[in-house]
Amino acid sequence: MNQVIGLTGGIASGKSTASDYIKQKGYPVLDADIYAKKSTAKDGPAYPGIIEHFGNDILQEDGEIDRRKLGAVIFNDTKEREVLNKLVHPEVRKLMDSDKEAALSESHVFLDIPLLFENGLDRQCDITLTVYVDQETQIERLMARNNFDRSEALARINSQMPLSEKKEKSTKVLDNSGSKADLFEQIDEFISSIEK
Ligand SMILES: CC(C)(COP(=O)(O)OP(=O)(O)OC[C@H]1O[C@@H](n2cnc3c(N)ncnc32)[C@H](O)[C@@H]1O)[C@@H](O)C(=O)NCCC(=O)NCCS
Ligand SMILES: Nc1ncnc2c1ncn2[C@@H]1O[C@H](COP(=O)(O)OP(=O)(O)OP(=O)(O)O)[C@@H](O)[C@H]1O
Repeated sequence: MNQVIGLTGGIASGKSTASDYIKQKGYPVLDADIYAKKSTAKDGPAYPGIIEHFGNDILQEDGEIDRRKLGAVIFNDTKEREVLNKLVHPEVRKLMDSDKEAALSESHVFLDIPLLFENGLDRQCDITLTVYVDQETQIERLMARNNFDRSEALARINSQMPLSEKKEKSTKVLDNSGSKADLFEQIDEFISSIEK
């Protein structure tokens, strides 16, 4: 039997920390953020449409997209975010679907998708797993990791479905408000439950 497990959470809630650990345990993990980076790179399929809409101002000197500049536009403007999503998400889906087919010979495949519930992709998963963190810890970790001020962190958090709602919708929740060791312990328990 193979099972598709959708791993999600809020920005900086700890999805990559969880998925790195799951990878170390030997499971295949497909990461939507990586496919999004491939799609938006200079030689990627979404790149021409992005430049056409957002203009050359969002480019670095080497022609690659300046992610901080594009982020500043789309996380502060819902309409602009929707434009970017329409350009990037179909490309992410294509890349992910083809790798998913290849990985389906494995007993379990994890899909790390930040916008799993927002985009209704939970319907393609047998189990959904949300990495939850309380909002104050989320803000602090996001500010520290990205060198953001509080308002930049809040703009990004508010561009996603509230984490409390993702928690409600999810089959299983990993609480990452404590230490990384705590998180890894919960993952070990989850893995034992799916291996039964
Ligand atoms: C706007 C961009 C250039 C900012 O790049 P940056 O390096 O700062 O962030 P990164 O790509 O590492 O994403 C960090 C996190 O931001 C959140 N996020 C990214 N894009 C979005 C979005 N469109 N809506 C809501 N949250 C988002 C996710 O939680 C993601 O894990 C980049 O995030 C992007 O191209 N986004 C559009 C594609 C997308 O939706 N990716 C998310 C999963 S498919
Ligand atoms: N339990 C923890 N204790 C302390 N710091 C943590 C913990 N879990 C994660 N972090 C740190 O918080 C930050 C966010 O974690 P991570 O990058 O795993 O989140 P993410 O959900 O993948 O983020 P994004 O949505 O931006 O891709 C990182 O700097 C990470 O090292």
